[in-house]
Amino acid sequence: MLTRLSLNEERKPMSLMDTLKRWFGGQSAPSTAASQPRDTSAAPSVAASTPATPNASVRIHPAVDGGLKAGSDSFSGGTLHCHCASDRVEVSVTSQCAHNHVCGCTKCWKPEGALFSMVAVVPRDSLSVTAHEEKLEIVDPSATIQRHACKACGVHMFGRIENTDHPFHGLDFIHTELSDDDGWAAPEFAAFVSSIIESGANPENMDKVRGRLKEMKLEPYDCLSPPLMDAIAIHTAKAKGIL
Ligand SMILES: N[C@@H](CCC(=O)N[C@@H](CS)C(=O)NCC(=O)O)C(=O)O
Ligand SMILES: [Zn+2]
Repeated sequence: MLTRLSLNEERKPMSLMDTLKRWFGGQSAPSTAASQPRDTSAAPSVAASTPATPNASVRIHPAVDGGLKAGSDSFSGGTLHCHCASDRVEVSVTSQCAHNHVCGCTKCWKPEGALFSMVAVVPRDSLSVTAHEEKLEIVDPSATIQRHACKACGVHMFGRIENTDHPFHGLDFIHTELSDDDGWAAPEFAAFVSSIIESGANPENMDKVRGRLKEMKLEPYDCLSPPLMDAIAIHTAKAKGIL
């Protein structure tokens, strides 16, 4: 039987700081982007007429619908702008992002017509507002993630967690599509997929939506990805004195 003790003996749990160091300590996350070579040697033999992307008509988000664009290992940040025609809010980030993903929740900012938002994290101290900070307001001050949005165009420029006990305190949330810079890490998974129904998506189309996400190698989850869920659980277990 696999006991907690034997689990502890076999594999020392990684602390959240270890996890963050791994994310931001110069070791880049494995790339799941479209440019990754694919091993087709063991591909099952299927009829030639079976389309590889039967759900290609489902639109997820403009930044991924044309195929995932691989990030660059040497990329170290860029600038984000809101959608205003003038006096644009500018946010500067001096780090590559991690855990980029598409999110189906109702809270994250989505471009017009998109089913999903695209969200990544960066270390809080790598992010600063470099122009027109006066245009920012917090969308919902009672939310866990304080989303700083442009009052004029509504775009969310960054999200910040102020609760120092939260597992993700120290990380800011950004939408890399707001940047013209090339090299941001590509999305790796899809979070809160079922939540798109809360924004009005037809529940009958969920198989096609999940099918499309899988075709794009964006594994669909109804919460977060396993590494992030593990990081949250490790943080909680430590706070309770269990780990
Ligand atoms: N089903 C809910 C899920 C909302 C949710 O839990 N969103 C996640 C992913 S962004 C979160 O961490 N929210 C914290 C917050 O919005 O402050 C919705 O769609 O509104
Ligand atoms: Zn979200």
